[in-house]
Amino acid sequence: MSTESHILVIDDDPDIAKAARLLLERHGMRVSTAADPEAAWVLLASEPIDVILLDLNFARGRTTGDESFAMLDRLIAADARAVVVVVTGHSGIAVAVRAMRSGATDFVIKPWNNERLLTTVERGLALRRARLEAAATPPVAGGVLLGESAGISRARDLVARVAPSSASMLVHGAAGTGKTLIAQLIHQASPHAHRPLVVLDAEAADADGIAAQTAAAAGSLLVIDHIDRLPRALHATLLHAVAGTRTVATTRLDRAGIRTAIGEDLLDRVGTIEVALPPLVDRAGDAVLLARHFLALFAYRHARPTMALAPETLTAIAADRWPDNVRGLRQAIERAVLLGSGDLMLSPDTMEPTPLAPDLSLARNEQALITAALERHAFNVSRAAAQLGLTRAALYRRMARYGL
Ligand SMILES: Nc1ncnc2c1ncn2[C@@H]1O[C@H](COP(=O)(O)OP(=O)(O)OP(=O)(O)O)[C@@H](O)[C@H]1O
Repeated sequence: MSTESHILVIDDDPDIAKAARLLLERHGMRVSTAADPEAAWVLLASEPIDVILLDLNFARGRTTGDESFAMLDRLIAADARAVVVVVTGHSGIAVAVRAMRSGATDFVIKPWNNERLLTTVERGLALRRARLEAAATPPVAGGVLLGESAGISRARDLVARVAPSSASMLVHGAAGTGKTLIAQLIHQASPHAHRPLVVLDAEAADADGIAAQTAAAAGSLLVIDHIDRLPRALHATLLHAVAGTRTVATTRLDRAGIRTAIGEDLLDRVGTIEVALPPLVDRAGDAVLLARHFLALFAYRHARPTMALAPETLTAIAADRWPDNVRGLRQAIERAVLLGSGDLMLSPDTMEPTPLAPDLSLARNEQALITAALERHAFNVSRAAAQLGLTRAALYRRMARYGL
């Protein structure tokens, strides 16, 4: 890890910063230095940083060190996985303890012993790696975009082609059509999947929130949720802040609506590639397929017996306009599983296994096969593995790979 590790030293004393840089560079690390918080934020916004060395006395002349603590708070607010090692003078043990309570991971006392500083930074790097790995653990359920209609196939294809690049993407679709899910899938398939996904709620955003979230998204992906709801006064702030950051913006508006809402400049910046999610009513066949999936999922989650959709229920699902789209269908199925009655009739399981769509892609067929087996067995992994001729461990590995 040492060769790729990037350390940021925040210290207003150029001699101290230089001494740290020379020592750490000699040990194969990349080191950037910043003399004040502003310079540090510029670096944090443009480059992924693994460990931050923060001098607690850098507001020299101000005895309280409040500016340093404010910086520490903002660093941790911007990235809960940030590893911050504080550097303090001999008399600063009490200050170091306060910093640890505020979220610093370790401390070093000046004048430092080189070996001690090196060990502390290496320990910080190991902690950072562990935190990132924990964040990258795939979810056990959810995270899969189901549907065989043309609109969903197009969306899936765009995500597969564009997510690995650095292009910014704009996801359109009415409420509950799967925009948030698409944003998560783009992140999972992107080169930044090992870093946390950062979300900015445009409606609630202010200038500080924009700065903090953009800094947190450095080297990762910033999801700008409902970008059309960003207050007009903040359009220029956001445009400026996201320069150099990859974004995935979501909106319920169509292209004409979003152009009016956020203006050409911002649209040009966030809309390099557009993914349009059609309403569920326009996805022929998908409502029934999704209903079967949610039925198996909720039966498993709420420990209810496996049920099937009664024939008249299938007809009703296919004919419904689903104004709340996939979210509405998901909630209707969950209610039916929990209450055993309601709008949707369920009957004891007589369901045939979901037929597989003809598809020459090995991975997609494997994913479809695994999804079908899991649904068939209400997410009972042992039984699904037995049907597939896999060990449980092999099935778990594949489930993780496909986000099932
Ligand atoms: N194609 C799909 N396959 C499986 N689950 C889906 C699909 N589309 C949406 N969902 C699920 O439906 C629910 C609603 O989707 P999501 O939250 O992504 O909608 P949204 O478009 O972001 O809505 P909003 O505009 O309200 O923010 C989520 O639980 C999501 O996982």
